[in-house]
Amino acid sequence: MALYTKAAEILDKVEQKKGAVKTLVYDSKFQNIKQLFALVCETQKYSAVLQEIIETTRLLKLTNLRQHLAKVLVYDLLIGQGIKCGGSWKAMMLKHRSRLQAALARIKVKQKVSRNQDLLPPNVQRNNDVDIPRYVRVNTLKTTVEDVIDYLKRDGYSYQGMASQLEDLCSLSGKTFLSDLHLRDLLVFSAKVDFHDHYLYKAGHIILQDKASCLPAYLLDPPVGGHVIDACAAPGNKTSHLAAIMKNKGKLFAFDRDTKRLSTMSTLLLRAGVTCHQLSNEDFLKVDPLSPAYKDVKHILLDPSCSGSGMVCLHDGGSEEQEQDPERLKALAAFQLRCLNHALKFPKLQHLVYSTCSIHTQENEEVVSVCLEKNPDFSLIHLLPEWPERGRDPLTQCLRASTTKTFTQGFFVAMLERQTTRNSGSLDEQTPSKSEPTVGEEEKMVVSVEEQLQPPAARKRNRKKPKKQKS
Ligand SMILES: C[S@@+](CC[C@H](N)C(=O)[O-])C[C@H]1O[C@@H](n2cnc3c(N)ncnc32)[C@H](O)[C@@H]1O
Repeated sequence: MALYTKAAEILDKVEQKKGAVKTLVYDSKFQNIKQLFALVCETQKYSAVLQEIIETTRLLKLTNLRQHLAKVLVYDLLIGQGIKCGGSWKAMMLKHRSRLQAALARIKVKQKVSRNQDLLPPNVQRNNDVDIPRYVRVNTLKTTVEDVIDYLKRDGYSYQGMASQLEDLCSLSGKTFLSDLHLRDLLVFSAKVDFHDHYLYKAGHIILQDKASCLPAYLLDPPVGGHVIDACAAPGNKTSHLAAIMKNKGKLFAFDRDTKRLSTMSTLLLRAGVTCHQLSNEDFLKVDPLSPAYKDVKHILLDPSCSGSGMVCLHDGGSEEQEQDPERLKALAAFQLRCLNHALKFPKLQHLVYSTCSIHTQENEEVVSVCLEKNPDFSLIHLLPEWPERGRDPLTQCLRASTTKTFTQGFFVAMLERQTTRNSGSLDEQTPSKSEPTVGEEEKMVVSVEEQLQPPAARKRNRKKPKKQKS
């Protein structure tokens, strides 16, 4: 009962723009966060279909249910697990089941969807009928890829080797799985596989992380024993990935200003066997780059709060044209730019990865472009030449990811490198960065950046970019 009420409450708040799904779910204090998150996301995904069913059957009138509660119940009854809890609601929904099923069948016929197939929500572009595969990152702090593959084979899964092309990733069905073609520690399954109750997940041997979200740590690739900052770290999937790459050696400073998210993160890191980290409940913008504690930090991962517009479960189709509050976007871009400028002030910094799960140029290429203008000591590294989706012109050194081209969530990654050759002195003599603009200046820059994206100086700098390429 509580599950459905909570889910309906969250959908209502999302509609009223009171917060993002993830935050609202985390803040709900519901005991089974994953179950709640899945139900909210799925109901959102099928929202238009559910709405049509509710309207054509006049369910609200017949039952006195409120809109969002009706959607959640209809979702679980017709598309989800079947209503498992819910007492009197269950009885009521079962009373209307045949009417609801008939409405669903009519929509399917209208959409020409075969009875055996899942119903494609009309407002969701799903990779020309392909779901995003389920990605599983092997936590090499606790196990090896080979051991996980062996375990899964014994558990009835069938390993098909390494994918040879991207399309292989969405050709999986049942219990078949592949190794990813880009990331060695990543296994790929059909979208229908769920590992939340699997032993390997509960024991921290595998991390359920979308492929695109694995890119930042993989590309930053900090050395074993290095000093690294994860600036906006919670809930910590990228932190645990960084720790795995660093083999738990060195220092991993992780900041987040949200206490609750940080405490979730602490549990997740414990389960993942991460020990090289130091968690701080701190605003990254207030961390002193000149503090002796960070004097050896050469790598920073910056994955700041963003609009989340790339997360397909939160949006219908991920189209840039979809409605987005321009004031919110502007504020987010200004915040992201401040974080980026701040991060570049760490005196020994060599490499920084900036990422968002946003599809908006304003939070991605524009932030990076304006930052590079202000910080001429840094330039972009051309990432993964074989990656099919690039940053918007002219920032094609960066990566984008999407459901349609890379079969992942929508994502953006840029990697900045300090240009050592341009300065005569050693890194120790370099000043962190140019004078930082005020918040007001940044906001102005973000607003006007469309016109000045890729000014001549930046163009020149990009041509001179180091040849370093990740592969
Ligand atoms: C996109 S999430 C990070 C996800 C994380 N990197 C991961 O992979 O699990 C952004 C995080 O930034 C945190 N945040 C926002 N503003 C911050 C600030 N000024 N300083 C530190 N953390 C901040 C938010 O609380 C949120 O947890």
